[in-house]
Amino acid sequence: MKHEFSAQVGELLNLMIHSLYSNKEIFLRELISNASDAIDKLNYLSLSDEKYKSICENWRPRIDIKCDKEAKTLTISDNGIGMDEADLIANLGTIANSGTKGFLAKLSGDAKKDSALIGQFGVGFYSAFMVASKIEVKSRKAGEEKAFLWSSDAKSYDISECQKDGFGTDVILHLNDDEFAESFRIQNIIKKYSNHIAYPIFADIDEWVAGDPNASDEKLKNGHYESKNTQINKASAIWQMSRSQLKESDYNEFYAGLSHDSSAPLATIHTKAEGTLEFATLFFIPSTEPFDLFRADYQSGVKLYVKRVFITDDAKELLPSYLRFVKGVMDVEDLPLNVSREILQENRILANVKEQSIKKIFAELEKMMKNDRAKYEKFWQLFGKVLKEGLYGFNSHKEQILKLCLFKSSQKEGLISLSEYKEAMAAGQKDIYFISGSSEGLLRTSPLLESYKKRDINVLICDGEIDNIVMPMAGEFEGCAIANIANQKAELSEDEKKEQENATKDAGAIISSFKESLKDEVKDVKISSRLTDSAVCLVFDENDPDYATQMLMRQMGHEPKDVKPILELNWNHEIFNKLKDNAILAPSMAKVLFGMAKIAEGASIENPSEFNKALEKILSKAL
Ligand SMILES: Nc1ncnc2c1ncn2[C@@H]1O[C@H](COP(=O)(O)OP(=O)(O)OP(=O)(O)O)[C@@H](O)[C@H]1O
Repeated sequence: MKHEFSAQVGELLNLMIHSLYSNKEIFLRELISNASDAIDKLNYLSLSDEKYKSICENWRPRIDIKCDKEAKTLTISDNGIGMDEADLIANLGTIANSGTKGFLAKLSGDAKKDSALIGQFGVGFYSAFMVASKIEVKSRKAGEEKAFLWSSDAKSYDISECQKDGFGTDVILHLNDDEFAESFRIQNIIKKYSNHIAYPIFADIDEWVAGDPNASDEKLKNGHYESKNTQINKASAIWQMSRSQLKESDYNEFYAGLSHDSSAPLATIHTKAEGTLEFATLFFIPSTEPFDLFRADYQSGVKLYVKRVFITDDAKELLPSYLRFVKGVMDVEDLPLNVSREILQENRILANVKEQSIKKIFAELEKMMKNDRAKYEKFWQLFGKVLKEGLYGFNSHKEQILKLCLFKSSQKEGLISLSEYKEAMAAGQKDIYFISGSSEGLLRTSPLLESYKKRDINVLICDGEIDNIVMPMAGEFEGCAIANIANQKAELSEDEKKEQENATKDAGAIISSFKESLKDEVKDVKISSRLTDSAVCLVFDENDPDYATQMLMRQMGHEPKDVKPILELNWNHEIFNKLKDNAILAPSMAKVLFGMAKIAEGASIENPSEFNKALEKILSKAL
């Protein structure tokens, strides 16, 4: 029966066929990876489900590749789980692959750029249309009698019943040119991309048989090529091998197969633990941002194996969500094969492996920070925002995460860590100070920074969206409180206190007038000792959210209740010197200065016409 592809598949196929793409060979990696996944699925069922135990008696999982030069075909066969008619429609008629969805989302319309993306994403089964004009998929689902043939010329597809011995899938590619019907070429591609697929991959390889001078047959005498069915790949679970057996290229090839990301990872973390808790983990930190990093339905990057049997690639609880950029494999010895969701969440062994994995990843990142700062800063640009999510709420790894955080700061160029901040702290400084908001420019010119500049104290500039949420929760780092300068009470010397008391007395009438004029808008009006250049600034009570946090709360649908700022006045400023003799202007000046302070914070003026009237009054007086 004839079927139409979903619109997305049509779009993708069009691109596959018409874009000139130089790295076409990755189609084989994708098809072999699908074959391996299909065997993984059956392997798991054969060990955990009675029904499949008998079906899989004497089953030897394998993948076979056949090149036929004459017919110009390449066939990839597996004896995995197979597909029935409904599976074929669902899996090969629409887009199942999450990576492919991400790929489509990133398409720019520029053929050159878009075809480079194919290499980055992989894009699964459909990539075979880069090399084939027609594809046939013969499949029989394990445990079923009927087999089906799916066939397509990339425009639409047909499904019909067919004959097939044994369960599994044959993918038959009718090639555009001879290149991929060459067994030698295919052998090289398999070695390059699929050496560490855990199941054996067999292909007919032409082997040279040396001549035998005593043979009577001319061919045997001179030597000749003989086709031999040979296992091409290592078929070893790479994570179970020892590090000394592996080269960087082995790891990188395995990573490319696992993640569909062709660029080398930033870091590879391979651990084999023996003793009371036996497990092997192999983690990678990518050098590109996964497309779904900030989507709630992101794909877990870690596959769980039990005793080398694949269990799931859909367990987000294997690592904390703030490490969701990590890709890799976790293989645990002492777990039952039929691990349920509950076991995943509550099992002590798994919790232990998780804990050790987190420590290993942190240790690797710390090492990178110390030994290769440029690389670490690249990591930070890519994944710093995600890692910082770990500062939210209660988290026993907060201190460790804080150690790995980098910040902009008011005094230093580039990024600094909290340890570097602490080392350079001014004499007598006890706390670590930060200011947060949405614009770096506004933060750097904030009046709140003035007194810190005067005292030569560095302040962390936190302009990331997430900073407004997590920085107030950061708590402390190695004994130093991490304090928001917008909530900070100024620390005053005895002389400064005296000066402030005097100024407060002197300013009594103006302060009352300001309070009256702004009675609905501010919590208090005070004399400030933190300002040098600006006339006024806004601060918040210690427990009140600042402007940036209020804005964020609104975005998340929570209206902050009864939060009003405190207006602080720089009594030494020229404006106040003049205002003393012009007290009649004080109510208007209060409105104007309060509005200006809000603008400096990146907040908006709620009543612009009132602000403008007050400004007009002052301007006309000034002329
Ligand atoms: N050889 C096969 N045997 C059984 N099912 C297969 C086979 N090849 C493909 N499929 C099915 O078709 C689906 C789509 O394959 P595709 O390569 O497009 O994406 P994917 O493999 O799901 O994605 P990813 O590569 O990100 O895991 C697979 O999820 C699988 O269910």
